[in-house]
Amino acid sequence: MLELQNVTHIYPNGTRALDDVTLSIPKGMYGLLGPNGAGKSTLMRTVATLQTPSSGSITFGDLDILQEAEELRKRLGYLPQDFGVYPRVSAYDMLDHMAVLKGVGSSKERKETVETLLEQVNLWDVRKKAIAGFSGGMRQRFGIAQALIGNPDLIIVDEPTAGLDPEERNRFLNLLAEIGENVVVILSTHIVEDVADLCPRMAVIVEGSIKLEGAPKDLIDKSRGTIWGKTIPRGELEAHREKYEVISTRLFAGNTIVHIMSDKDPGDDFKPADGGLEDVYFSTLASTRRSAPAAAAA
Ligand SMILES: Nc1ncnc2c1ncn2[C@@H]1O[C@H](COP(=O)(O)OP(=O)(O)OP(=O)(O)O)[C@@H](O)[C@H]1O
Repeated sequence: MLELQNVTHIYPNGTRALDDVTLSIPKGMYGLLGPNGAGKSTLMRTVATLQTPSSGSITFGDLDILQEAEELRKRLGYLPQDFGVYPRVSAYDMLDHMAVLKGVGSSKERKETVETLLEQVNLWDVRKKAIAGFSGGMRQRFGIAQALIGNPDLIIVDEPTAGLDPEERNRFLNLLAEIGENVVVILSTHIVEDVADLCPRMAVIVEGSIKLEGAPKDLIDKSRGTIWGKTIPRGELEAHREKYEVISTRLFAGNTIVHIMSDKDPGDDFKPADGGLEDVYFSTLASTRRSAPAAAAA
């Protein structure tokens, strides 16, 4: 179990990127969902011990990771948002090199590790090709392979599916789900479906603080009766925005489907919407804007 207690991070320029974050993250896939700039990468880098928070504590099991960063790193697999390692070196050689760096000393053990990982992420057939020539999805799968060297029991992947086509995204997420059964995997993303499809638990982070936490299914159940939808001609959207708390809009066959937030039946031809986790997420973002309009606009 990974536990964050009152973690705050303020960058030297005064940006409060994390604001009193308290979270318990159990084994399995955990989704950290939030818009750009919400603080996801700051949180991921902090847990990965690449930066120290301004205040707060973080433990992984019995390990105080802020005091024992080296110990944590031995147990950590990390795929950063900007994994910029795309050299003209083959996937095999690069992975072998990274295994050396991670302390897999004996060449026999390394061979086993590298070969198993290449099979696992489905890059065996292209193991002799340069990573520089890989597609986005292949690079991300390579990124996961390097993160898995040394059997980590805490795996952090920061926005891994951005830019992948649907097939590659699917393949990547399935791979993560297989890995995620026995270890803690934190998946940071701004893509709602990544979380909805895969994560038994999740949190929504906005402006550095946790706005929502729980099992996606429970969060969806809780939101029932508060989200309403209808299809309107495009030209009526502005009038609806003025009258209702519109949380999302989508064009459909020349019309617009609007979803609004309302604690009671708004009438006006609205029907209860069943937009799943996306509605939960958008209504959380809308509530944040409503409670702090100045900060959200900044
Ligand atoms: N080194 C830094 N110095 C100052 N401010 C920073 C620094 N890194 C991030 N920030 C700011 O901290 C806030 C959180 O950024 P962070 O990158 O953690 O968010 P994010 O949710 O990962 O967003 P994205 O998806 O765009 O990467 C943003 O306002 C960002 O501009």
